[in-house]
Amino acid sequence: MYYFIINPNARCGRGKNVWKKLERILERENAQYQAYITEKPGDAKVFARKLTEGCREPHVIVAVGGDGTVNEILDGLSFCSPVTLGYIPAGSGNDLARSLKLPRKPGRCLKKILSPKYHKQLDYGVLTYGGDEISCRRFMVSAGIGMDAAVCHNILYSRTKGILNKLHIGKLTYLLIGVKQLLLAKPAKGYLLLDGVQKVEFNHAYFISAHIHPYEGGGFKFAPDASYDDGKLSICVMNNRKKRKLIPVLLNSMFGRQSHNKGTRFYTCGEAMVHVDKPMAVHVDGESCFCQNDIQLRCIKKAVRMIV
Ligand SMILES: Nc1ncnc2c1ncn2[C@@H]1O[C@H](COP(=O)(O)OP(=O)(O)OP(=O)(O)O)[C@@H](O)[C@H]1O
Repeated sequence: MYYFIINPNARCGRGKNVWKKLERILERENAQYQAYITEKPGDAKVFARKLTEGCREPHVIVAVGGDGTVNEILDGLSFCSPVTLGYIPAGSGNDLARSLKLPRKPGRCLKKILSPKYHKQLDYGVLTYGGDEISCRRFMVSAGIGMDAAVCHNILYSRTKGILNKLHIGKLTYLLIGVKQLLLAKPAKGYLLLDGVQKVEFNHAYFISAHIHPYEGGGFKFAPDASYDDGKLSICVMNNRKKRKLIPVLLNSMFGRQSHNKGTRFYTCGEAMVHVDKPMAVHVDGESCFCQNDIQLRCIKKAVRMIV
């Protein structure tokens, strides 16, 4: 039995069209499946929790949507039952699909899921934040604090995304909002504590991102060396006294080039603590975790079994 969790509103309604196509294939193939369609943010997490909590049966849960839908499903999973994930990308960013080199066509993704040849055990990350009330949120692709998260916050509530998605140039949303947030961005002072021992100070950080997969923001390769099964986070610190010097770095990342530019620092660790001197936006897989001064990040090794 396959359990599909579908965000019909992914990429401004593409999720719904993709699901219609998939349903036809599933009927044709006589596949046993149940479909859970989300109606609002948070539903995918609730469905994933209900499907896996207290259950010992093996489950195949297939996400149909964007990175945000995969994030919610991951966040809701109870790992007490053997769960295998499948993913059919239908979002605007699709950074997970890019990293796993999943087929672009939903039908081809579905065929892989219905006759799986390969599985991978993937790492996932956990972000912890909050003062009096501590919150934890899992992430599949990346988490970040600062300008990258401000872009995600802005995109979540942007009308431009809808218009550009309809014109099939949704990736431009990230670029346009990225430029706007770059103009607005103010750097922070702070420090990173890597694996509880190595302290790294910074004075002009625009953002700090922690990666399981190399891309975020719809194809920006901020962590070229990130590996999804090494049990480590790849940390990227975008630190520069002069804001204009971030432009070539961002362009390099956008075109997938390794950025050795001055001001970009990379670290690898199992866990990290980040402190900034003023509250900054925080995201996990593009989903908002509000504004924080302090966050903690850790990597859980090879805990997610995924059909690829
Ligand atoms: N039925 C729904 N209506 C509105 N929003 C939803 C619904 N279901 C889920 N969401 C929310 O939509 C947001 C984005 O979803 P998702 O990531 O799947 O699509 P996307 O943003 O188009 O893709 P990407 O993250 O790859 O850019 C998430 O915050 C999710 O909680």
